[in-house]
Amino acid sequence: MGNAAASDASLLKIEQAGAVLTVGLNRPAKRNALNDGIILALQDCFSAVPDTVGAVVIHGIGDHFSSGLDLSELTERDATEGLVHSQMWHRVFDRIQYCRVPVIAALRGAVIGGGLELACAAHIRVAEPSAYFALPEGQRGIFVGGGGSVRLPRLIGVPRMADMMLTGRVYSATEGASYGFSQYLTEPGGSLKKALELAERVAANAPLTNFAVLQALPMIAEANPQTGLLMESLMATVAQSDKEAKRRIRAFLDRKTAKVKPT
Ligand SMILES: COc1cc(/C=C/C(=O)SCCNC(=O)CCNC(=O)[C@H](O)C(C)(C)COP(=O)(O)OP(=O)(O)OC[C@H]2O[C@@H](n3cnc4c(N)ncnc43)[C@H](O)[C@@H]2OP(=O)(O)O)ccc1O
Repeated sequence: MGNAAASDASLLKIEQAGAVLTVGLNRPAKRNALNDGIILALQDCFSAVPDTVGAVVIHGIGDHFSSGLDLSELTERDATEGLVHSQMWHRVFDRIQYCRVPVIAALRGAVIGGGLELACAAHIRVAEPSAYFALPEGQRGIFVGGGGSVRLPRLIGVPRMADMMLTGRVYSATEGASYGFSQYLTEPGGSLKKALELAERVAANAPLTNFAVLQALPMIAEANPQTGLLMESLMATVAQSDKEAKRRIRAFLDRKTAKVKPT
């Protein structure tokens, strides 16, 4: 990495509409390849999500989400610099995963290597048919460095992850959805619209509900069952004691809020 690495705010297009913050990777001429400038801009962005934001949508400007690590930055890097660099990516993607509010990735075109690792840090993934997923690290003689070996097997399983890493094969949007990587597969061109709709919906949740899902659920799911059940009871007790929960439940009982309906 070296000392010269600096955030480049121009590589992100950040807009807030209501409670939804939209973060566009803005390097389309390089297929949104992730250089230090864009990674550090993501760090700045996710370190200072305004209090008025209830959900974040991340997407790629142009035809692709991201072509992964900017390979031109790798040619001169030695092992020590590589370690520092990988840990920098870990910190930045952790900021996304542990963001106070839900982060939704809208995926189109290439979602490759580090781009796929970035998408893994989001809480919900929405793909359109043009999206394709690959880990060509093996072909480039490298190994994933952005937390992919931790996050992706938890989504698609170790055997499929090993297949992706060994063969470098391109997985289609349909495969991504059926293997549990993306939760939504939209019509062509529809990923950003759908992600924004979902963002508005989740931003309207009680903040404590989103906190519980983002912070507690992953720990509960990984804990041993006894610990998990205790954590669940504690979280449930805290949430239902909150005045916001009381207000929402009263609104339903008074028929002032919508019923649960299929969409
Ligand atoms: C080791 O420690 C790490 C590692 C990591 C993460 C690692 C990775 O992400 S490995 C994966 C790297 N990515 C790739 O191998 C994909 C390479 N790109 C392509 O295959 C194609 O560009 C495409 C994405 C399929 C798009 O094709 P097309 O639309 O035809 O566009 P092109 O003409 O090929 O490209 C246009 C333009 O963009 C440049 N570019 C594209 N991808 C990259 C890239 N990944 N890095 C740098 N530049 C890229 C391409 O060269 C063209 O540039 P021109 O100047 O010629 O116009 C993480 C952390 C660690 O510590």
